[in-house]
Amino acid sequence: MQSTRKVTEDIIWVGCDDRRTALFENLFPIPRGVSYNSYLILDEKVTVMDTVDASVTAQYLDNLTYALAGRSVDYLVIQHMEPDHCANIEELMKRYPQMKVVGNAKTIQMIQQFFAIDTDNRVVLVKEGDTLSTGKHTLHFVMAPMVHWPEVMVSYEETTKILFAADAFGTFGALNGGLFDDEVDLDAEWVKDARRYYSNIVGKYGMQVQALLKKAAAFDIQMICSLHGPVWREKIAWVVEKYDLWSRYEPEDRAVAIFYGSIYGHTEQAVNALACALAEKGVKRIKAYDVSTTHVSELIAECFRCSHIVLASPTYNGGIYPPMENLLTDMKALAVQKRTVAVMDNGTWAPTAGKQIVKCLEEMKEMNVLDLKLSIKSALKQERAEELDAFAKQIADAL
Ligand SMILES: Cc1cc2nc3c(=O)[nH]c(=O)nc-3n(C[C@H](O)[C@H](O)[C@H](O)COP(=O)(O)O)c2cc1C
Repeated sequence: MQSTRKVTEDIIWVGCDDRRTALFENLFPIPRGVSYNSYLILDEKVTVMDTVDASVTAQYLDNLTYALAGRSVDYLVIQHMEPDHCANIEELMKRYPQMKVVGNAKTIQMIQQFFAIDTDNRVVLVKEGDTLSTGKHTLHFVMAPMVHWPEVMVSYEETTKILFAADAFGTFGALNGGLFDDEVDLDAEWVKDARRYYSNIVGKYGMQVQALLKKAAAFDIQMICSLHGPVWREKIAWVVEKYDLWSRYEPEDRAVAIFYGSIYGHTEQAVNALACALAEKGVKRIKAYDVSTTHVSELIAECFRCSHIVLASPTYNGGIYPPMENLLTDMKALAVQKRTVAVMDNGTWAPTAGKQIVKCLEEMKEMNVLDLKLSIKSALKQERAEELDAFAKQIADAL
């Protein structure tokens, strides 16, 4: 049985929801699932925009067959060669022998790497600025290298003013029937996942996202069809503004996020005291996260949201507590920058984690590390209340 939605009269969403995969990229928890979006353009020539993940092939083929209503496929446009979108290229090439694959030189090279299929005479090679007319519709191809992978391109359809955006503007989360942004509960469910998707999947490539945003600004865009998550039509300005902020590494909120590690609970106690002192100084909506129990992808998303970060870690075998070290590695890898950071450490005989955290922060761009550090010997004592207060004051003052 098919589960398809109409995007326009002759463009049909033939994508699939996946609620079985626990970890996207075998890495990121997706408790709300994920959608793999593929779109069918019915015209004189019939075009499929990308395919879906292998885990949902059976549903996909049902959807496509139904939406085609007996017609065949002329073009398969491949915007992104990551297997969660390209897994069904071979199947479609076999089913529709006259179908041509539309992609750039890198796309075709990757097809040959991933599959054992003969692409001779089955390829329409495109480059920046090329167009493909399918009858009423014309696709303009815009290269978007490293807006996740090097071969990525996006396609602007001029009649419907739809931007087919590859992974850009994608989010985690299954659609559950609600294809459009105005059919889902954006604030309650999608904003967090959109941020977590962006920061962890595309976060490293801010410069390339900026380049794509500049190119996209040349088009009158009425709808954005991403490869994951809802189709944007009501909230285009909202999502473009978020992408602009995130890709410039500017925080969304002037807010404090405290990331702490704690083996026995003493660092956590100090963090709780710090949170109270900050609140007493008027800081609102403080968030504290245990790095051992919060997935690092959520911590990264909070790094992208918040202007101010506190890192508090026990010393562990002369180093930083491993989950905190893991967070710092990810922060660097995903190019977290332009944040104000306060550092607290703990140790029973030689607390050195703080110094090592500062060293890691110095390897990131434009991190403003606050002067006052708080170093705890085993447990924070009452007699150091003033010191804690001064530590909190510098954060509140910097906010
Ligand atoms: C495996 C292990 C290694 C540790 N290594 C160090 C160390 O190198 N230097 C140090 O001062 N304390 C070290 N500690 C002690 C803790 O950092 C210290 O007890 C700290 O107060 C724990 O804070 P917590 O109560 O928040 O977990 C180590 C503890 C463990 C369990």
